[in-house]
Amino acid sequence: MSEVILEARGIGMRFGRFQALSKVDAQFRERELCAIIGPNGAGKSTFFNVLSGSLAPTTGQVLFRGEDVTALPQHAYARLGIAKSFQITNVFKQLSAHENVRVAVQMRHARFDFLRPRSALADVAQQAQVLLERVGLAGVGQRTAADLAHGQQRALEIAMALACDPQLLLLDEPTAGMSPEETSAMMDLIARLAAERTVILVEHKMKLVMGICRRLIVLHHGEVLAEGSPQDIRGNDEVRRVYLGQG
Ligand SMILES: Nc1ncnc2c1ncn2[C@@H]1O[C@H](COP(=O)(O)OP(=O)(O)OP(=O)(O)O)[C@@H](O)[C@H]1O
Repeated sequence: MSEVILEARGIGMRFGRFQALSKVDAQFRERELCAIIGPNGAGKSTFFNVLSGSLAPTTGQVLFRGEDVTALPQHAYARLGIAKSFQITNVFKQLSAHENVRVAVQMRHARFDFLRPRSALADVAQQAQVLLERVGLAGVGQRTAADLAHGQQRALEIAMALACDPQLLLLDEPTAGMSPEETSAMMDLIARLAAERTVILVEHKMKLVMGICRRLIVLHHGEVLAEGSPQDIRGNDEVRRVYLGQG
């Protein structure tokens, strides 16, 4: 079995009197595609924010390759090789798709720029083009991000996240607001990306992730209700009850 890359130990999160997460334990392995699912209000986004270092948990720890990284500053997360994409699209709307990715590539190289020759600029443009190709946007690189379809904007955001060649990619509801065609293209992309790195995905729609994930973690009322293969989860009565209860 591959090595554990990220681990959550005894995560608890309290907002005032409300306990959003309680004693959540989870392990994620190298080159694994794992989905965190659960009904509305289960605590998925809260857990995502804790895993991605955006939120300091009230209790517990997040370990990256065995090292405590709980709520480290965001730049430290990026340096470790962790990238993330939130539900809200986060691109520079007035720049072209290619320029957006170029900025992300440049930021990766920024610290070494004073050592780099002018030819490095062409290199950056080339790398940006390769990343656009990876996410299926090679043909629309010159279009302004604002003019791209919603699904394309999300794909662009992923291309930007890939600029730092992350070992771990965290995605919060990557298909939110997408058409069925966009959703299926995004799911294919995610499956391809997971062949080379660990991908942790938060998703509300259980059916969507059943086809591409080998393992799912089901949260309910801030606790792990079930964990296992799609088959295990499908056959789990409690999971069925929780989802059916949602109507
Ligand atoms: N900053 C906050 N302050 C107070 N309560 C919060 C805060 N963030 C989340 N909550 C509460 O914690 C619970 C879990 O929210 P969370 O957004 O993590 O759930 P979710 O599973 O992602 O839901 P959804 O599928 O609707 O996005 C909810 O009841 C929510 O109201």
